[in-house]
Amino acid sequence: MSEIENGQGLQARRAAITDLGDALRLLIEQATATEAPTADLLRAAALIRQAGAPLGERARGRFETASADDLLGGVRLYNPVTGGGSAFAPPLEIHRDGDVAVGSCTLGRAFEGPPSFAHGGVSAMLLDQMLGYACGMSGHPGMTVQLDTAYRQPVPLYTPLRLTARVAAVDRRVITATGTIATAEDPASILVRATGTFVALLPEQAQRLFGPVMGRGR
Ligand SMILES: CCCCCCCCCC(=O)SCCNC(=O)CCNC(=O)[C@H](O)C(C)(C)COP(=O)(O)OP(=O)(O)OC[C@H]1O[C@@H](n2cnc3c(N)ncnc32)[C@H](O)[C@@H]1OP(=O)(O)O
Repeated sequence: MSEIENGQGLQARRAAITDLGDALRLLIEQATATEAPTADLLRAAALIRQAGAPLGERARGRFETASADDLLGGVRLYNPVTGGGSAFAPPLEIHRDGDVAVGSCTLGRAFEGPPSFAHGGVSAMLLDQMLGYACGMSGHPGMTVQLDTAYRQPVPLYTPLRLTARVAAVDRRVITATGTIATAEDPASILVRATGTFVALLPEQAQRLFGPVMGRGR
């Protein structure tokens, strides 16, 4: 019997994945902000390679989903924006408030573009996720075909952020969604705005793109 065939095992694995994610995010912050002596950098690199070795002993292939994920239930622990297990994710937390998706996160040094501010690509990544979530939440899931971002003011690092997204229009397969980034302290001052166009997949497109992952088209 696999380690997670009962619900308790699954919860324990998800908690462990998030714990590992927290440790990795701390490591990335420390490694990005460090001014430690060069010898300490080399020592840390050797220790980190050693620590990571057991993780590589059993690894998924490209079309294998994580055993702790639930794709249809929307659990994606390694999503690079929201996943608690992703070293790369801030992670962004999103919840529903009526017909608006509301997100929160704080960006550390690893997301820096202009000194002390977030990289523009990171803002676009956060907004793509927010808009995609709003589409799914409204019952119109789709893939991004266009994302337009307007950078009005730089997004500060180490500052709690508030993001919003909502669906503005649905025209057959084409969904338009809009979103914003502001600081939590001053949510009325919009730093970045985005408009995204999403397209609902036709069944044959879903099969072509995701059949191998869903185990129906290898
Ligand atoms: C709760 C879950 C939260 C999940 C959040 C996830 C957020 C992240 C989302 C992503 O990042 S998705 C990854 C990035 N996106 C992609 O990789 C998509 C790549 N694009 C494709 O694979 C194809 O474009 C796609 C399969 C989606 C659609 O192919 P089609 O050949 O069906 O598109 P087509 O060009 O025929 O356009 C279909 C409709 O969209 C319209 N369209 C396409 N591009 C457009 C555009 N740029 N602006 C406006 N409309 C557009 C097009 O006019 C047409 O409208 P009509 O049906 O009314 O005729």
